[in-house]
Amino acid sequence: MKDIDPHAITLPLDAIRRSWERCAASGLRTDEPLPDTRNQRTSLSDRLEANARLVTYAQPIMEHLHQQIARSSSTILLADDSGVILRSVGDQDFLERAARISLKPGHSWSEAVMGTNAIGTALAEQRPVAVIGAEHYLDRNKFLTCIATPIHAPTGGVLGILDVSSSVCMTQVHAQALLQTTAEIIENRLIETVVDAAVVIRFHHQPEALGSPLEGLAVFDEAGGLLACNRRAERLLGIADTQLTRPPFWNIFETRWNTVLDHALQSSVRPTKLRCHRGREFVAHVLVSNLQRVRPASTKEVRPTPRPRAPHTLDDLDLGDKTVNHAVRRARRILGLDIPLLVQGETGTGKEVFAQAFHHSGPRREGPFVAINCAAIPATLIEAELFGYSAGAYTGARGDGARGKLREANGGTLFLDEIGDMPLKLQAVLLRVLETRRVTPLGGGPEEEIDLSLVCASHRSLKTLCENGGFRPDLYFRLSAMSLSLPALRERSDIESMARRILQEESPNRPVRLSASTLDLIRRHPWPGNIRQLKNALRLATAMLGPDEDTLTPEHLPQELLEDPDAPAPLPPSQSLRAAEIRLVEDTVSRHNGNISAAARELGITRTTLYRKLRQMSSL
Ligand SMILES: Nc1ncnc2c1ncn2[C@@H]1O[C@H](COP(=O)(O)OP(=O)(O)OP(=O)(O)O)[C@@H](O)[C@H]1O
Repeated sequence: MKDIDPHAITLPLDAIRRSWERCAASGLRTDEPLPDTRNQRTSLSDRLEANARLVTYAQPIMEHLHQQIARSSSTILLADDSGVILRSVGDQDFLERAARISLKPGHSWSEAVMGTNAIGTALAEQRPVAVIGAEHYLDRNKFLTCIATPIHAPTGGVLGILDVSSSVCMTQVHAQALLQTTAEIIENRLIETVVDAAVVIRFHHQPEALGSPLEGLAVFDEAGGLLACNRRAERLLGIADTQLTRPPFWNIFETRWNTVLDHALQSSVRPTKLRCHRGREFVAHVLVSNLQRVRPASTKEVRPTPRPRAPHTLDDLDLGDKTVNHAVRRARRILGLDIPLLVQGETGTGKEVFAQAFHHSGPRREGPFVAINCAAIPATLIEAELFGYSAGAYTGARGDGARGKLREANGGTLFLDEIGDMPLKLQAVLLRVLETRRVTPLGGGPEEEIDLSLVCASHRSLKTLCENGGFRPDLYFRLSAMSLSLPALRERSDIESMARRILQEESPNRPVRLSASTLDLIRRHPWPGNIRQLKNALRLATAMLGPDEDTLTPEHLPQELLEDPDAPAPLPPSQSLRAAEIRLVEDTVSRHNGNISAAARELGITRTTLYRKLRQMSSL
């Protein structure tokens, strides 16, 4: 952003005038003293908890925005729906100056407290605003230039405010566009992760807009009911007020729901075409985010839901690597016994695939396989997800209650992914369930006996977490009776067989070969995203093959594999690898302009993992 003369900027002056009138009417003086700040820390922690999802998704994106603005006298602020600042990201010198006027977490910047200001006025007006210098109502704030924009909740209404404040002038048009895009990225993240989301559809009439902030985003439940969509989707589809009308998929699109599902289950990376009833045609990426939930919408079209094309039994996983072979043999010994299985390993090493294979190899294979990712669900919701709740058990609960994953998995296998992220309080409850094998839904209701096989996974060492107080030792001992560690892909001796297996699974009707130099590159790459990243790279490479080609050569591979062909192989998990990973993550996120979904897709890791990596990197 370049400094320019603020007088040259067109401002929503009517909004400023209305705001001053509101302040004057409420009796606020322009020389009002700073409000009393006692007790604000405790109320901040309550507010952070109440807005956990918003804060979790906004924080890394705010950091990225700050890097883009890259100036020494600004701060990015996130406020809740009453104007209380939840988070700030900025430069130390400006943060200190801002703190002197209470422009910091825990303090309210509603109009009633701070007079006309970007956060409070954006809330009052429910739209983006800029408040520059003397337009601030309070004298002490007149050195500030602030722009703010509302962040909308997936279900409608304003969830919070994103603000850029600076002590110097900003190019309004540029900064506002950047801020607006950032708010939309946060809104999209919140939409993608709404409770009950089973199918996520991104669409645009131009394929190149997919993965960019311009795309329409719509999220459906397993039966095709619309749960939420972004404002761009409403505009592209030409429908308004989707939050009120919630039209089902078939009222919006001509394309059949089951056709879309089938396509997604067969190839979630290949875009498909969608035609809406108004005649417009779109290119779409359809992602089935919760396989367990997806069922065909109409009984006429019923077909067995295709299973993910991962290996099905433990034997299928053994491709010749010694560590994997050892893990498979140990897991086989506890099939059908009342002993939980703990699978540890870096992201993308196949922990969930291992859990599925364990399930399909054991006596409960005809029962359900139910997965829950403890890192992807806000701490406050995990308990309800696991235990279910009776009707009206808590605010926001669905009217008819929910069975909860523990009871859904009865007779089958429950897979608790990222168990290290489970809140301590809930760990105690889980331990009790494991001991009594009984579940009571939140809000009361009859206690139910459960019979299931439990598999837990974590990319973090639970032992270290125990030592640091983040995990209960008694639960750890209970879960780790059978603990396995899956090797990183770079450490596996069967990487070649793995690549061939993936190619065969990805392209069953068209044999694809690997040239010697391609294999060499694959063996030498560090694969921070492990099997997931290899799979994505091979998918992309296969898509690059010409119609007459059947052999993957280096030129088909993604750029990142070609970048360091002389690196010694295999790389040790050392500082250099860490540095390479950080560089790769930063470059990819920045190449995608902060679009976390697109960056995660390219890196071959989940969004949750990418956020985790960004958080870790920001604390280095
Ligand atoms: N043995 C295998 N053969 C073929 N594909 C595999 C195998 N193991 C894993 N994959 C593929 O690699 C990807 C990542 O696997 P999975 O989700 O099981 O990893 P994870 O360790 O649970 O990852 P995260 O820690 O990020 O949750 C998936 O697309 C999966 O299908």
